[in-house]
Amino acid sequence: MTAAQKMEGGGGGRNKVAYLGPVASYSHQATKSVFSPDQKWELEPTVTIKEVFDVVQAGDADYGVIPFENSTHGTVIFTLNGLADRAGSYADLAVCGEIYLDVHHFLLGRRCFGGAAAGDASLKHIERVYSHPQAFGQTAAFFAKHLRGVDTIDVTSTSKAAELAAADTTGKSAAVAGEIAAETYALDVLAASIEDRDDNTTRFFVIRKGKERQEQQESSGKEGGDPYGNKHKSLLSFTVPHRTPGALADVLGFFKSRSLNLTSINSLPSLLEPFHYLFFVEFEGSRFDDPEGRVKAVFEDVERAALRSTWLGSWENQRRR
Ligand SMILES: O=C(O)C(=O)Cc1ccccc1
Repeated sequence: MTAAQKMEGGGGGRNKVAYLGPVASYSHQATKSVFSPDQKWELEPTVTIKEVFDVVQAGDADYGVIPFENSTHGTVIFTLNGLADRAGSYADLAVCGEIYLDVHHFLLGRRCFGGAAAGDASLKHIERVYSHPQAFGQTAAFFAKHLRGVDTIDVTSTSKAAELAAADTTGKSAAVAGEIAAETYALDVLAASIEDRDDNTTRFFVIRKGKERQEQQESSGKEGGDPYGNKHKSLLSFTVPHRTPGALADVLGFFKSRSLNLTSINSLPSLLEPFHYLFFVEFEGSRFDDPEGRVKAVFEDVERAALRSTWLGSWENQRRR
């Protein structure tokens, strides 16, 4: 069984899953890999990542799929901002799953008539390229070599970028997007696999409403999960006293003393005061599967030392290596 089939529906009828659209985005591909659209799952595209949070919090979708981090370009700030929840709008949301997607970028547009043969298209006619900022960050070397001086325009998703490139009948616009978007938006592939690194991978989070509910996930057996036995991960956000030397080191020390391995650490401006930070720590362990009480204990440690701390979810580890 894949992680895919394990998300629970909310009873009879089709269950909705929100993702960053329009169709053929990487988020769409990641979502389809877990929630195959059929009688059970109805996939709902949103215009922004923030809207995925809004729709799930409002109860208009059972799950949401959001890109969290990329192995080449790092954390997706729009998602981190949603998880930071500074306005207290998403208090009920929890991360309940993760999806890894190999990401290969394509330059899509209209082939220049009289240009080179397919697979080695001339790019001389391209005046602007649309994409998601993450995709630009993952293809910087290609741009430096082949598209120097061309305008790059940030849009909400790579599939939106393909839609915009297709709408330009002059053929002077292109998009960085997935191969599937070429077919969906009837564009030519001007260059294939333009990512800076061929191990380019994006990790998506699955979010849902209901912090106290444990997702019915079984061990993935051979197919998924960490072969070293690190079956779960959890995410916590916190702020520490700004002027206390070692306050952050103290919090990180709690994880060390409970033998809980950290898997990611991020920070954002807290917006409480300038240069004051909100930290995100992700570690191996689950609040729902905690036979030795180490996860419970570390939450209590952090709660005592932090000004504010929020548990953001526990889910099954899908990393295979
Ligand atoms: O824009 C998309 O297609 C997304 O789903 C966001 C994204 C962008 C680049 C790499 C991975 C995910």
